[in-house]
Amino acid sequence: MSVKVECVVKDRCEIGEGPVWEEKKQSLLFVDISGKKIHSWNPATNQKDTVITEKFVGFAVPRQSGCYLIGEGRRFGALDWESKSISTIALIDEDKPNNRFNDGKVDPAGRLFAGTMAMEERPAVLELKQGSLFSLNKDHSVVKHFDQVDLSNGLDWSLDHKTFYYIDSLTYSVEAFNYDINSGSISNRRMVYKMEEGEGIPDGMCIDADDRLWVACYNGGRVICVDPQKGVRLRTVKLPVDKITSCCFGGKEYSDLYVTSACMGMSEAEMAKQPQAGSVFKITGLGAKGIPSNPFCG
Ligand SMILES: O=C(O)[C@H](O)[C@@H](O)[C@H](O)[C@H](O)CO
Ligand SMILES: [Zn+2]
Repeated sequence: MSVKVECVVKDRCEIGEGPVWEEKKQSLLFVDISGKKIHSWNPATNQKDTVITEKFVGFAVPRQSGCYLIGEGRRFGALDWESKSISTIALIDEDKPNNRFNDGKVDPAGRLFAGTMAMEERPAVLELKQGSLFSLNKDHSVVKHFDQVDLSNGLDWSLDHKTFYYIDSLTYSVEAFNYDINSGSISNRRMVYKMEEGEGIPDGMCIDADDRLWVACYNGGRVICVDPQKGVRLRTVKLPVDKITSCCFGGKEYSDLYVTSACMGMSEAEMAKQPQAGSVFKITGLGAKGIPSNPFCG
């Protein structure tokens, strides 16, 4: 089988992000951060349903109790899809009014991890060291794990739940921490992969069923597959647009890689050259598989 890249949701997302395969609905959930939208797209029917948010929305994930948990502006919010109403669960970064949530993901125990960053002037141009990494527990208590983050981004856990992988984009690297699944605490930060020439800025990422990381390369026009144990890149898959923001496995047996992209910050000339910028792509024939996403437990 050969690798095939298809544009499946031809949308001009400003910053398409945070794809999550929703098993129950057999749909792809993703956000447009600065477009202030949460989309749910069903590949079988090609129907897209959208919720509009008031502020920038960093992520949206399903909850065990039904509905969704979102990171909007500086709040964790509960979204009821039917009524499209959002209520506040917890506030973060209350001393940093210029901050907002960026990427978030649920750990294998059902806790939500998400990071913050300062508002960008232009893509990747922002006040540095303003972000932090937080988690939200079942009882809605918030833990701050560390601060001094430039641009909090991709995150995921190893299959044995003993390692947490994390990207602060402007370090141009993928880092790892020891992970204690019982307490949700992290320790022993170290670098596992340094981006190479042409790979751009590391953005969102996901783990596959072989414990490998698929990393979206912003301004790199590709996703790369990294072996985090060996610290090497195993594969590169090129896409027809430069601003690749995140990826997740979904579809039948989790063998399709869905990839989001952005068009914010592109000139008209660049847009004309990359008319699919901001779309969602599907990569098939990789021979790799993902794992189901975890719903938030609270
Ligand atoms: O998608 C994200 O995570 C950020 O919110 C974006 O603004 C860009 O990807 C970032 O500028 C690239 O580093
Ligand atoms: Zn991102």
